[in-house]
Amino acid sequence: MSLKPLDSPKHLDLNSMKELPDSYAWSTVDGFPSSGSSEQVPVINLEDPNAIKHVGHACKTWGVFQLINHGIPIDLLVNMEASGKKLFSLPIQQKLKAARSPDGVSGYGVAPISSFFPKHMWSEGFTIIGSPYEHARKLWPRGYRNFCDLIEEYKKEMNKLANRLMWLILGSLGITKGDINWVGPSGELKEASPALQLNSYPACPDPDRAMGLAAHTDSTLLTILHQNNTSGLQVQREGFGWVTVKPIAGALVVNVGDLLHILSNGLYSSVLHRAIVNRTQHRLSIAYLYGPPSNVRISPLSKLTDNVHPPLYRSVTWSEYLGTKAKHFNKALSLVRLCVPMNGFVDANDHNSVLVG
Ligand SMILES: O=C(O)CCC(=O)C(=O)O
Ligand SMILES: [Fe+2]
Repeated sequence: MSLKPLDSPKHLDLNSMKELPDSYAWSTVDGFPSSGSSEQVPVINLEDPNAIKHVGHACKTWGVFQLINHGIPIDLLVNMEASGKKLFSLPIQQKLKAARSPDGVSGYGVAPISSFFPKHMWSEGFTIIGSPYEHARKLWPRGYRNFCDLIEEYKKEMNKLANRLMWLILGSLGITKGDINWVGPSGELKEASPALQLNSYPACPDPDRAMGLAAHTDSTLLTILHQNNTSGLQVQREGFGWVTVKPIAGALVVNVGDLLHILSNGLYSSVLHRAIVNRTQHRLSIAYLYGPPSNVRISPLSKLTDNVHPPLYRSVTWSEYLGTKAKHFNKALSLVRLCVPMNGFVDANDHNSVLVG
């Protein structure tokens, strides 16, 4: 069931607001006001010979890690950040020309999960699936080409990294190429049309009562996120509460999504995360959402199941899962679950305290 906002998003220009409107004031934000726990999300060096071990441990215990020496050119990250800034600093009327259509997913708009909450989020987003051309030319009728080229370059580099990370993660579970049926001719994992999500969180006059992006897990295999140097991303760690992912220059944040949770039969948990806002600084993040080809059925890998560890989830395609998520949000993972394991393991994604997953 979804909760419709009391009033539909009005596309207010958040950048110019001096006070927090009531429709943006969250009265019961779990853990607010708070600076987050002092725990640190693991930082992994991709060039470390023991990276596979560290990645496996981080996926098991946290479901998220920061990655350094990842091979993505720093210039590319800098240029993407600059382009994102340029996009969100356009006048609101210009951005609305590239608005997401009511039944579409690409384009400018509020966070798609907004409809599940009675209050608005202090953020705006731009979603790119496939080519950004159609929306970019509405934003910049004459200057869209550079943006489109940059996006293509970014997607290409991110795809290479996501593929490398997937094999590292699968390797840490003892999975090899023969165990996966969506492997291309040169050993690469085939992927569906990737999605890029640009998020902008303007400085907020009342940050302790506002929410940038409400708690959710990603419906991906994994997500690779670039954040600018303003903190705001928080992840939930069992026993520690909300932990801030402190920006490290040039590092990327990698998080386990629901499909990897299913594939690993729950060994690696998708991490619950959210974005908070602050009084003085604008924050920007760019999420690369990586998933399998849309027709591939994802289910617990047979190597990871036996009589004692039965498959916990039924098979789903990415598009089926997105459909379930769009209807049921935080309950989606439970809805594809087959059985409750005998050891009493509780699905890490049954977050009763949150409305979205
Ligand atoms: O802005 C962030 O750090 C989080 C963004 C995010 O979770 C998402 O786009 O799915
Ligand atoms: Fe996310």
